[in-house]
Amino acid sequence: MWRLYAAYGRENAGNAVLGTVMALLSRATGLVPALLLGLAIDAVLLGTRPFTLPLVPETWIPTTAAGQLWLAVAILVGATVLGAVGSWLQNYGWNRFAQNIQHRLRTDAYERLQAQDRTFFDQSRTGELLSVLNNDVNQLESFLTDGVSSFLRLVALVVGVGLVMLSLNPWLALVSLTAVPVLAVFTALFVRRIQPKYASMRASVGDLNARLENNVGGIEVIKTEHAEAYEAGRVREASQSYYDTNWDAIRTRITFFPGLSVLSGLSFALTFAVGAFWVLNGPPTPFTRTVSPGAFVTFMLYTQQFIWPLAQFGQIVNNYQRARASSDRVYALLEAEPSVADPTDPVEWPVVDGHIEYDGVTFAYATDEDDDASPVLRDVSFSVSPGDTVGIVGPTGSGKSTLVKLLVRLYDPESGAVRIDGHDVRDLSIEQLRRAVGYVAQEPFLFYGTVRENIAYGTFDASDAAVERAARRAAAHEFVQNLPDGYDTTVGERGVKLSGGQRQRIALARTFLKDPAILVLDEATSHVDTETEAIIQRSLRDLAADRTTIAIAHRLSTVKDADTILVLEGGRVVEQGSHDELLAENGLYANLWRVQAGDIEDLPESFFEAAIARRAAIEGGGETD
Ligand SMILES: Nc1ncnc2c1ncn2[C@@H]1O[C@H](COP(=O)(O)OP(=O)(O)OP(=O)(O)O)[C@@H](O)[C@H]1O
Repeated sequence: MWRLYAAYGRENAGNAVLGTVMALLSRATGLVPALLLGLAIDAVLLGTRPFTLPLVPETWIPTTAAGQLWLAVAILVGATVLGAVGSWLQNYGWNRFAQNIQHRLRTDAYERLQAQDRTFFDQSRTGELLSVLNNDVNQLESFLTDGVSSFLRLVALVVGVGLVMLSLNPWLALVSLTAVPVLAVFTALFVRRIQPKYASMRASVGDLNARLENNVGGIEVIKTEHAEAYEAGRVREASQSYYDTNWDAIRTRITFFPGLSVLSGLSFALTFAVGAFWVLNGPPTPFTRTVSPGAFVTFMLYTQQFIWPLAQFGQIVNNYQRARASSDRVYALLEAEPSVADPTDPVEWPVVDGHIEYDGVTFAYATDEDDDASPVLRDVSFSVSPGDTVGIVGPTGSGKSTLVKLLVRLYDPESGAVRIDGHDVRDLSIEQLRRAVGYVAQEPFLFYGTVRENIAYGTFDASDAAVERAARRAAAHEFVQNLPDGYDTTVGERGVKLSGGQRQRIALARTFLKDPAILVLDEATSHVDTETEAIIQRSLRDLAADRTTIAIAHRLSTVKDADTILVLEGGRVVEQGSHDELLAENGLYANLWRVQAGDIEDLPESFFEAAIARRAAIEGGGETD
């Protein structure tokens, strides 16, 4: 945790120094009233000693009792004002320091999160990640503003008060100060008990957040499946678990604080008893030093001044423990190394010809457990010449989307290589690679914002005319114009205010605008009606004409004219060729074609047997061959 503060606080250390110095100053001024009161009681009210003040020249001290009292009042007011200014500057320094760290830590943690690969996100829960970026980062800030500054004040107080008391009467001071080690031991016991409780509390907050986030995202399914009661139960369960872990920590905490107060009170009573005895009966043997009534009052005021804040020490330790639990989680995020990262020395790759080559590619998704997952792609090899269009077809779950995700490095292959223009994609800068490849995902994601912003996403400097041109080519312009505010209509979160087909056309327009060298379409028109599809296909054909294109399709007619069609089954390329060649081969493709043409009667029995076996394998999570 301190490493984190040191790394993020260095730049802004001036404010921390200001806060620290001012904390010491304001505490020092806090020592003045009790000392002054004791001196004034003895010198002015009881007249048992001359009126002298530390650090004040004797010539400044009036000779009359009234004058001395006025001087005392003036010093009291001066110390109070100085203390207030010091306290303001202390708060200013510490808050600036802490807010700055919070801001930079949050933005860094976010950037780190964003740099993670898809596998990280596949295996994380969104609510938990949000909880790290929000709650945990805030916890680290609040420990700095409340915890560290209180701790500094406390140290200044104990040291200052301790020194003055020791100089007044070391033995009586020791009686008061016995509280310090006792409280320290008591606090250490508290820390040992509370630490694991805070760790489980943070974990259950993460669980609860993840559940809530998931449910808000899936509200439509909850409603259509009439699962409100079920989900309310699951949220109740997660909230109950948070309640239980929190309550467990609270119980320890609320027992600890009164315990501290009792110890502090006992120490106060002990100092009072010994001090009063000393004043009344003179020094007990073997001590010789007397205690005047004024010094006794100073002692009692100081004891009170430091004993009660000492009881706050528990609160500081409490905050510290919470901040430590948070820092562990923030660290885990900051230190997570993405497996898909930029190469240290990316190859220069200025011209994109668009020659794509998959060479013996095998890939398996990571599993939560450490056991070996079965590969989703097995020894896949093919190549696409520059400017060609390759269609990829195959049964659901055969690995089509996975195949193209490797091209844009959402994942890296386990073995084999994916190359563009002869360069392994792992040797290219990720930015350059993703600028070169336009990828329209199966379920396009729209951001909360306007239609225009969503089309221009990634090509942020595009003119309105270019946005409109792209929308026309994606057959989106007409429906966008009919929206209440045209291109300035807000699409809702994830684009919920648009239909699936409309979202798909906005995503296509985004890619038309980007005008990439290589085009990857993952069932980019699956949500639109056949008429709209025909319009988009025409535009896509224009777009694909002069660039390498990979198009995944369930509707075979959309890839019928591709230069090559790859047929995937169980993660392997089982057939490859043009539409006519594949029909002539009379294999899986030919059968799929017959299905789509409605010629089910002509299909051989072996096709159905294989399809049923495939379904069983996919649904059972097993292998398909
Ligand atoms: N993120 C993931 N983590 C683990 N397994 C995954 C992940 N994504 C896909 N899979 C699995 O990988 C296999 C291939 O999935 P993929 O999406 O590539 O198939 P597809 O051929 O594109 O299917 P569809 O035609 O239904 O879109 C499936 O068995 C699927 O369950």
